[in-house]
Amino acid sequence: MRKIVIAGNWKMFKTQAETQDFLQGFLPHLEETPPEREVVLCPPFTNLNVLSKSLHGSRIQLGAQNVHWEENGAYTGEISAPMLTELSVRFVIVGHSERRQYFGETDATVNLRLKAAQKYGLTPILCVGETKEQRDAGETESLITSQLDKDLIDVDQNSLVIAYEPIWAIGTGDTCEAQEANRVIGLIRSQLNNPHVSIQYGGSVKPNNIDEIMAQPEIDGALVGGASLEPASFARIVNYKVNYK
Ligand SMILES: O=C[C@H](O)COP(=O)(O)O
Repeated sequence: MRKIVIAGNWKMFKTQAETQDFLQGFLPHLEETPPEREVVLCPPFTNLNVLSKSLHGSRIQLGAQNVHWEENGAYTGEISAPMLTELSVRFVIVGHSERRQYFGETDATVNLRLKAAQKYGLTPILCVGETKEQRDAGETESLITSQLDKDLIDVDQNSLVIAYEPIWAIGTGDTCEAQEANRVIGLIRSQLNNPHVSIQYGGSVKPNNIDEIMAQPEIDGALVGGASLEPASFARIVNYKVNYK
């Protein structure tokens, strides 16, 4: 069964105090959220502990923004899967384009991170997507095929979420047309060997476009950056309306 997964990626935003303020504003809205929708928050590592305690017993799942492939070791600045599971983290974003662009993430290291996450029971959210230049050159399909081929070697597709995030749509307000996102996500699905993998769309998802995005048959959720930082806007996203049009 494909699950609906709406995840907020807070990137490098929010102190612990700001996180508590967010929860006060956001949690009451979850009473309206249909139970089948999985709601995930992926804060900076420094907020996982406080969220793990505050969200105990809540329906919000915790996610991290990265994970190292070793269990421990001399890897300054990295965090391992057992460190995350100890804090009740269930999901982890892997291969976000910002990691690939700014921190030297490659398909080979993405693959290692995916396997390490799964080994410890974390569900990875694998991000794939093309740049504007690649799209304009007609390379969207080949790029995504190549990412999937390399990233998913020996990865268990029974415990996996994929996020299609066209890089040109991230943080730009320039959302990919919902029908086009649906087309590319259909293409991603056709390359998987498990029909139950949930595939999200990410890239300038906002309260004013979530209904149309979620009305698309191939799209199983959203990976939300900027609009997940504000309680009312993330609440409107997780409470998207199904009777779009
Ligand atoms: O992980 C989230 C994506 O990078 C989307 O970010 P955005 O919603 O701010 O465009």
